[in-house]
Amino acid sequence: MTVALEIDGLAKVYGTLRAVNDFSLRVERGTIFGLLGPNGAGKTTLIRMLTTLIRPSAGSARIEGHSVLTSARTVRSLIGVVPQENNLDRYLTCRENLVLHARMYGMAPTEYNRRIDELLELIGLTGRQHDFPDTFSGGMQRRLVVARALVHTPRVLFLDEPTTGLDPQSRRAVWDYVQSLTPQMTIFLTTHYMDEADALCDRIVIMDHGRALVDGTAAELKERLAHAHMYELEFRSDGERYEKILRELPFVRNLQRTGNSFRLALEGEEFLKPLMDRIGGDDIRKICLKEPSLEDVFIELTGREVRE
Ligand SMILES: Nc1ncnc2c1ncn2[C@@H]1O[C@H](COP(=O)(O)OP(=O)(O)OP(=O)(O)O)[C@@H](O)[C@H]1O
Repeated sequence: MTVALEIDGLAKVYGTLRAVNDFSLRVERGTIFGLLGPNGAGKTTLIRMLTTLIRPSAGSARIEGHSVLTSARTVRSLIGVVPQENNLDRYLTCRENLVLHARMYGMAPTEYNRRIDELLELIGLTGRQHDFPDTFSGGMQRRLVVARALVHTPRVLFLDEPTTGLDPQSRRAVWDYVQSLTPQMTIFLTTHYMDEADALCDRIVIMDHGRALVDGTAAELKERLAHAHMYELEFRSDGERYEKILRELPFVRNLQRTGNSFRLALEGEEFLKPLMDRIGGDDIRKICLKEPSLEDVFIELTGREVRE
């Protein structure tokens, strides 16, 4: 495997908190890698260390063979970063935002003008290039932030929650675009959307409390739960009452509720009868066996309590 990213025992400590704790990883060149984890798991801290914004407390990381500790300048020239927030300069036009970025990377106008024309075409903003970002929709701003990270043709692109807050059409447009960047580029992305990780990523790590919990393709992670007996259960009414009943049953796990519908795992097939005996059949609209989803794996590993 040709490695784009090598991380060895990376850690970041804030006081007594280990935000990232002994994290090691190899990411193959030309692939899309996805990092998942609940709020506060340490994803942004890890990205900040890899993009040379903060110094690790321990461990090492190399990007395309260059150390983030001793060759930070080289690393910065090799990477593109799309942060969580759309941090565009609102006093510059769409094109000027891209030009400013090109100049910061020391590119000459002969080099960057053509590149910017290509990128504007690719993200469908050629006709709006002289407008200010404040007049753009969220999806257009997001596309511009991604294009800006690509002006200097990075080898590795970091995307921190690239589609948060976008409508389904814009999300899919970003997915198509990200996919079109490989295999020339390696993509490292974080997301809270399981369908996004499932659709886009060649490989996924789920992290929590600063550590990697599992590592594999979406199919491999789901296979971990293949033994689990997942069911979808829908009641005609009284979702709240049934939630209480289901939570008290010792053989029910990973309960997720949406209105009167539930997803749950049973500890074994033999518990289906006791389940039906307890809830009775009158109010049930639907019950069916479910293939485990990536979200089920995520909840199984990281628990269901809401994080700060
Ligand atoms: N500068 C800092 N000083 C102190 N603690 C910090 C600092 N930055 C992050 N933390 C803590 O480190 C932990 C990891 O935070 P981080 O932002 O990396 O999580 P995350 O996985 O990116 O979360 P989210 O999904 O909400 O973006 C959290 O407990 C956070 O409060």
